[in-house]
Parts: sequence; C-alpha cells; structure tokens
Amino acid sequence: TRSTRPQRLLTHVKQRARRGDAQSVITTIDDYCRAREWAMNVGDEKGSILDQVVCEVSPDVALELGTYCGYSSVRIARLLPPGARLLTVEFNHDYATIAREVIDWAGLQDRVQLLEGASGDLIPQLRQKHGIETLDFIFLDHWKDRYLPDTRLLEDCSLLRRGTVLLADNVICPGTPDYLEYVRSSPRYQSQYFSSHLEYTRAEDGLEKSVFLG
Ligand SMILES: O=C(NCCO)c1cc(-c2ccc(F)cc2)cc(O)c1O
Ligand SMILES: [Mg+2]
Repeated sequence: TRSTRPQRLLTHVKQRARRGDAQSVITTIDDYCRAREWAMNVGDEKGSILDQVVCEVSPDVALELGTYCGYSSVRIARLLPPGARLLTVEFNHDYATIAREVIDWAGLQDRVQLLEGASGDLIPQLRQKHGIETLDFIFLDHWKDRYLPDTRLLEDCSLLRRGTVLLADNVICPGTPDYLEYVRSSPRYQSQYFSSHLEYTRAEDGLEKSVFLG
C-alpha cells in the first residue's frame, strides 16, 4: 500500500539531513514541505517566532501538546540548556513512530521524551509519573478543540506557576476561538498575538503567547 505523508517526510530526512545535525533536519523538512508536499509542521516563519520565545523563556521543563512528525520538538529541544527537557504528547501512533525517528536523527533523543496517548489522560499523570512539579513553557499544537480544555486541566493540576509561558499555534488557521477568548479575557493571563502565516503558505495565521500570572 502507498506510504503515508509522515513516512515520506522521514525518508527524505534520512536521505538529505546530516545525522545529529538538528538544523539540517529542520531545513530539510521545510524544503520538502515547501517544494514537494505540504505538511502541518509549524514551519520556518512561525518556527522562528517559536525559537525566539523558547530562547527568552529558556525553560528547564517544557511541554509540547501535538508532536506530529517531531519538527517542533526538534526546534524546541535544540535550544534547551543542558539538563533541560521537553515532554511531547502525541495521540496518533503512526505520527509518534515517525516523530521518534526524526528526533533520534536530529540527535536530541536525550532531551526529548515522547508520551503516546491522549493529552487529557497524560496531563494529570505528569506530576506522579514524570516527576514534574510545574512547567516553564507549553507549546500547544494539537487538536484545536483541545487547547482550552487542556489549559483548564493544566491549571487544575497546578502545573502552571507565575510566569509559565503558553505559546499556541494556529490561533487563526484552523483557529482556536474559544481558547483565544479565554486567555485574552482571563485576568490570570497576559496575552500577546504574533501575526504570521500558515506554514508554507500565504494564508494568515499566528501564534498567541500567554503568560500565566498565578
Ligand atoms: O490539526 C493540526 N494539528 C493537530 C494534528 O494532530 C493542524 C492543522 C493545520 C491545518 C490543516 C489543514 C488546513 F487546511 C490548514 C491548517 C495546521 C496546523 O499547524 C496544525 O497543527
Ligand atoms: Mg500547528
């Protein structure tokens, strides 16, 4: 049977990117998705905004919701200080399988822990099972109708602290209206919109950065 888009993306990474070179993995994926077939990676334009926020926060413990093929896991993990770690959650088994290989190819497997399962089930396990006290940075890039319920869950599990930064992808396209309304109107968050474009296209999209005020 025909290969899947994630499989074809991984094949291209293994043929074109240098093993252990995270930047070459990022560049290879962006070139492939722009030239050959679109894929829902955060991409280079929004990716450089992600880089900027990660460098600013310099998190010891980062959480990503929605791994897909591991592109943003590589973007985030390559910027983490030694000893810092990224936990990334993926519900789709096929995506998770590809992502593990992409993260390994980039040489970042020691900084990234991929958890396979539903965010709603895994978030309440972060403290007991994964020794997390509070999170410094969260990148939301999973099912768009899960951004708000999972943010409420993170609050209820006391996983946010004063200054925790949430960065959400796709707040325009496909859009996360209930999440945007919440973080922009809640007195517990200070939010800022970064205008950009949907990965590899001219369509409008953007990232919302929200700081938890405690
Ligand atoms: O669903 C998404 N992510 C979770 C997957 O498990 C997602 C979708 C799109 C997108 C798709 C189809 C279209 F026409 C426009 C946008 C883009 C993204 O960046 C995304 O993260
Ligand atoms: Mg996205």
